[in-house]
Amino acid sequence: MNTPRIAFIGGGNMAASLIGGLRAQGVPAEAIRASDPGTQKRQALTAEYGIATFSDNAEAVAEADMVVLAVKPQVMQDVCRDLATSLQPGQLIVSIAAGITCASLQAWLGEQPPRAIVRCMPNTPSLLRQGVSGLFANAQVSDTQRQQAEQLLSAVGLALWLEEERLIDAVTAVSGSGPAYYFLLMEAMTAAGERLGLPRDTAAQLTMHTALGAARMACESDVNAAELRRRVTSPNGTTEAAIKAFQAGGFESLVDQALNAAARRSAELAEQLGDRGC
Ligand SMILES: NC(=O)C1=CN([C@@H]2O[C@H](COP(=O)(O)OP(=O)(O)OC[C@H]3O[C@@H](n4cnc5c(N)ncnc54)[C@H](O)[C@@H]3O)[C@@H](O)[C@H]2O)C=CC1
Ligand SMILES: O=C(O)[C@@H]1CCC=N1
Repeated sequence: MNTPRIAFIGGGNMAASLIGGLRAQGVPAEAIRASDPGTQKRQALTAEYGIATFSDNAEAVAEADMVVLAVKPQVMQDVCRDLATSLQPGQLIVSIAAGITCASLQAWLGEQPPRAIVRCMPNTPSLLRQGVSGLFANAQVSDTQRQQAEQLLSAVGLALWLEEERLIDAVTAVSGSGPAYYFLLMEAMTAAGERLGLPRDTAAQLTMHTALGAARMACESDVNAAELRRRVTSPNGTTEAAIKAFQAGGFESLVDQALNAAARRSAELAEQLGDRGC
């Protein structure tokens, strides 16, 4: 596969992590461009990754094979409407925005021609190339374009294809928002450790390294999380006492409610943002 020429619209955190990942994988700087209204953002991207940057989105997309829409959902409609006349028919559109459907993107980019669109939901560990993302391709996306989109997201972590676009809401609930749930648990464990008498910093280090070790075990072991948990849990021991307390407090049902709330909100955002002016 030839190296596709990639234009990023929006050069913020997620775009920078993707650009960093691509460069680390050996994608040449000449194959990547980015546009952003922020002068400092543009200068930082050029200094760090050696790529050409633009204040004008239309200039960035000229000659690109893939256009990555990496602006906030709230400005996506205006960005797409402004870009519509500058895009070429064969370009792949990749959106990483939360709550923006392929149908909204197609409508904002003009009904004709039908656009090849990949909608993705990455997450913030992409900044460390430890991300995971769900990807959905519409019917216009060719096999080569699928590979190109997968190469983009694989540069910052694991990329998993979805058969149905509606599952992006579930991906958002599990992994898009997911880092925040683990941070919340870390905050609570650190505070509880402190209340048990540990110095705050010690409690924080113990919590973070336990999370890291547990995550690595879950990823690298050939048994599932339930079995790994069983192996830590001695009969009538300390872990069993803690897990009984979690379960008595409705832990599983609470997680279920939380993820349902996130998925519902993702679907609501798609409706609200999609409705605006369409
Ligand atoms: N932060 C997160 O956890 C996740 C974010 N996302 C999505 O990634 C997208 C980008 O998010 P971040 O990188 O976190 O935001 P960010 O605020 O760091 O980056 C957005 C960039 O877009 C630029 N921008 C604003 N108006 C523009 C315009 N008209 N043309 C070109 N650039 C423009 C801004 O100057 C900014 O640099 C969002 O749509 C978000 O939903 C997806 C998954 C996870
Ligand atoms: O909270 C949000 O809406 C975005 C989407 C996934 C992570 N952050």
